[in-house]
This record gives sequence, C-alpha cells and structure tokens, in this order.
Amino acid sequence: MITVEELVVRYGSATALDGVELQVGAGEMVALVGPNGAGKSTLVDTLSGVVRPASGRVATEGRFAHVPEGRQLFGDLSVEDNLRLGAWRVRDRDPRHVYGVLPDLEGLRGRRAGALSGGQQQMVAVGRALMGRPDVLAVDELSLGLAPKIVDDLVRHLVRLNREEGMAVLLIEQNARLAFEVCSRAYVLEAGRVVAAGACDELARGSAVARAYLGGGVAP
Ligand SMILES: Nc1ncnc2c1ncn2[C@@H]1O[C@H](COP(=O)(O)OP(=O)(O)OP(=O)(O)O)[C@@H](O)[C@H]1O
Repeated sequence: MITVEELVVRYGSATALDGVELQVGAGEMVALVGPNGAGKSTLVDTLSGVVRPASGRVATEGRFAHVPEGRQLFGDLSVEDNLRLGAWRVRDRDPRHVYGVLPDLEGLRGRRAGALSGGQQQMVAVGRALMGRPDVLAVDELSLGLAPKIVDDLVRHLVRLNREEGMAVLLIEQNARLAFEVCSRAYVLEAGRVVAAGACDELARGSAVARAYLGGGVAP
C-alpha cells in the first residue's frame, strides 16, 4: 500500500531524508518512530505529495489519507464542516460512517472545532481523514500533547479499523512504546536514515532500540 525506495529529500542544502526504504503492505499496521527532527513528518509529507523528493520513489496504492501533525483543523468551522472537507476525493460526503467509528463526534457535530479540547480536535482530524474512506492511513504524532487515556481510545479506534476493515496504518510516533504495542512491524528513523527495521517484538528485544526508545524494554 505504501512503497518508499531510496528516498532522498532536501530542504535547500540540508538533507532531511537520505536513502529511506519503507513498505506498508495491505492490512498491515506499521510504526515509524524516531526523535525530533529525524525526518518522520517529511516522509509523510512526501507520501501526500506536499514535499517533492530530490530522488528515489514513493508510491501509494488505493486511497491514501493523512492525519497531519498538529491536526490543522479549520477552527472557525463546525466539526461536521471539517469532516466534509476530508471527503473532497469521494462522492459520498455523508459523515455517518465516521460517526459509526467515532461516536463521540456525532454529539460534537455542530460545535466550532477551535473550541474543542485537544483530544476532541485530534478525533476530528482522524475523522476527517476517514471521510475519504482510505485504504491506507498515515497518522502523524497522534499522541502529541494528549492524555494517555485519550490516546488509548483513539488508538483503539485505529486498531479496530485495521482489524475489521483491513485499513493499513502507518503510525508515526515519538511514543515508541505505544506504537510498538499496536503495530506488528516498525522502522526507526534517525537523522534521515532508517537505522533499524523489523518485527516490533524483535526490535524491542534488540538492546539498542529498546534502550533508546522503550526505556530499556517492553513488558512481555
Ligand atoms: N520546511 C522546511 N525547511 C527546512 N528544513 C526543514 C523543513 N521541514 C523540516 N525541516 C528539517 O528537516 C529535518 C526533518 O524534519 P521533520 O519535521 O521531518 O522531522 P520529524 O522527525 O517529523 O520531527 P518532529 O517530530 O519534530 O516533527 C529537520 O532537521 C528539520 O529541521
């Protein structure tokens, strides 16, 4: 669903991504972790077409949607209007299927998005992406600034969509512990390069990744 080959991205003379290889297959849930400035958002922005590669190849299969870092909602518009903006590529602009997945949004539908809590806004951002009925969804920093309980709820919704509807997910997270709990495979990006990749349980047993990102290891 996502193929990235030998991807190089530059901002002026600075190299943000340097030969990145990454795949997400149909129905997979894959994590992309790494510290601030590693190039995670640049990779997703390249998948969305916002950023152009200097060289290499990115390809997505089926419908691709992206929950951007920082949510990027229209604060003066209602929740429902924000949702409808996510349906620009599909004919069906009825948000009912999103209310089915994220029932809390239905009660908030007439509220101004800018007046919502951070967790509610993140839910709107996820719902807006789902309006495009994606086959593959990239979520950039779902957990940023949110309480653990709210993050758990949102992640649970994504896991359900992955398991029940086969939606592939690329979860871009600074919180590697969370990402490793729900994903089967992961890529570790540092300074624009993939420094480790593989099954999450194997990476968690590899001492370097566990020490750097999981505080020494994950619970069995
Ligand atoms: N528009 C831009 N112009 C110049 N440099 C940029 C731009 N966007 C990102 N960078 C630089 O590219 C590198 C990768 O940034 P990116 O935002 O992709 O990393 P990240 O892993 O997503 O980090 P964060 O979690 O802080 O968003 C960083 O060194 C960053 O300063």
